[in-house]
Amino acid sequence: MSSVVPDAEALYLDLLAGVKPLMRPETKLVGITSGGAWLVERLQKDLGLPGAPGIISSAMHRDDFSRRGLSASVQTALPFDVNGADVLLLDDVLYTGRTIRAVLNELFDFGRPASVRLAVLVDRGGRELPVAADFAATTLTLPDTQLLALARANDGAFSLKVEENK
Ligand SMILES: O=P(O)(O)OC[C@H]1O[C@H](OP(=O)(O)OP(=O)(O)O)[C@H](O)[C@@H]1O
Ligand SMILES: O=c1cc[nH]c(=O)[nH]1
Repeated sequence: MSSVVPDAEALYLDLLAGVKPLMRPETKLVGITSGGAWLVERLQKDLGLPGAPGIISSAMHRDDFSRRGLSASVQTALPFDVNGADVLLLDDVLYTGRTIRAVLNELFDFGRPASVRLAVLVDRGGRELPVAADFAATTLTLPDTQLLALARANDGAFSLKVEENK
């Protein structure tokens, strides 16, 4: 594995810069629970966007639903009309792509967006589905036995930790 865990705050600044070229005038930010929801909360403010960002959960459409069940992160809240919207999805980690597949199903339950893009903090490879990010603040390789987890401190600062994948 990469022995150095990336500095999440530095990656966040790269993400902030990287999403700007993806934005159209009316683009709606939507964060994937839970790490993407933290990111999007801060991006919405730092990009000077009005109102609240969208939050979306993969829970209702997961292909491992029977194992994971519903969690506290089940709520999806999209404070805009999805029909015709340009949507920019945000997540902390992109791995197999299964969360993104489930989130797209969830999004399309609400309407037919004009476009959907994806930006992530970390692309760790390991894709099992044909999913790609339009922007990743970094890419790295981790063994399947490890997980990269985003944490948010009380002061809002982000950090990344490597955990065992049980
Ligand atoms: O590409 P994938 O293999 O689907 O993995 C990536 C997803 O896994 C993590 O979420 P998780 O479902 O663990 O929920 P959490 O963010 O609430 O921990 C992460 O935040 C991504 O959403
Ligand atoms: O490394 C990983 C893989 C999937 N989900 C995570 O949150 N981290």
